[in-house]
Amino acid sequence: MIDHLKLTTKQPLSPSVQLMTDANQVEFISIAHPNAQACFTLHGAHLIHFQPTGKAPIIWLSKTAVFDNNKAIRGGVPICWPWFGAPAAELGNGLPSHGFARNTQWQLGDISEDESAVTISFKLVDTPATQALWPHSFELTLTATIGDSVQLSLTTKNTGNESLTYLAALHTYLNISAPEKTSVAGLGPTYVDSLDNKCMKNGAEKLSIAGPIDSLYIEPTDKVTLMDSGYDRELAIQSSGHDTIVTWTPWVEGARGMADMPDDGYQTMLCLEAAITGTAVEVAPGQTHILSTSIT
Ligand SMILES: O=P(O)(O)OC[C@H]1O[C@H](O)[C@H](O)[C@@H](O)[C@@H]1O
Repeated sequence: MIDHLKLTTKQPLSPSVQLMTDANQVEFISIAHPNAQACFTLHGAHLIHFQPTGKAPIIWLSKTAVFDNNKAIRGGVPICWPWFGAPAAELGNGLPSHGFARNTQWQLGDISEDESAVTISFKLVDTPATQALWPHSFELTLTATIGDSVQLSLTTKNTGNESLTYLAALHTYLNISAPEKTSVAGLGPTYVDSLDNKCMKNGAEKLSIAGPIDSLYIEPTDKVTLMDSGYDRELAIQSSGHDTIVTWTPWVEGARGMADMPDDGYQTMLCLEAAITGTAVEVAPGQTHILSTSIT
């Protein structure tokens, strides 16, 4: 799924982890472990590939995604933080949708590995540039465990002297065989339909994918299951620290409108996003809050 990026090794970092670059010297952290292949960009600490050994890829990446260390990457798991969607009005105009974490260069943290998995972390701390966008001191850590399954934990630490509040999403693009072969269970009874004036609606027990979807499921169950008869698999998505599972597919017109998604891209992806979209989480000085999701 990432062969087209033609990455070359720059530096081995551990037995299974390498720093790699593309033709434009954009940096990638590539993982080749006996149990899985995975890849992150330092731009956004963005997981762009995850494939357990012998199985179909679990994470979807747009074939036309742009890797320029500037634009947000289409596909993978963008980290939406410290807001989701449009920023709060009091922050001012011209701020990026879904926050700045996905558009910022992160630092590589610790790497450890054993026979079952690689654990790797990435860090982002406030700078004058982030303070200009969002006036808070913070340390944001993404810790990922890559093995038979993937777990992503996003820890927000308030390193300032005043409380901060945040919204977020681990905006997971899942690879599906085809929309008509895919359904989702466990999303919970009610959702806010962003495509219909944010109307509150009753959800079906099983969501079928037959058109554009942009829904906030505000009472998700502990385990959301993606059933895919084409890949003959069920993926269990278990999250914590969230209040919402966002379900999104742009469908035909939406995909056509995006330069960084092929016109038929919607046929092989579905976003199920562990998110905080309701009441912003308050983090007191010195305290932390964790948003996490795992896909098994
Ligand atoms: O195009 P992006 O800024 O990456 O956003 C992609 C999508 O993200 C979420 O799923 C939102 O609920 C959608 O409304 C949005 O279209």
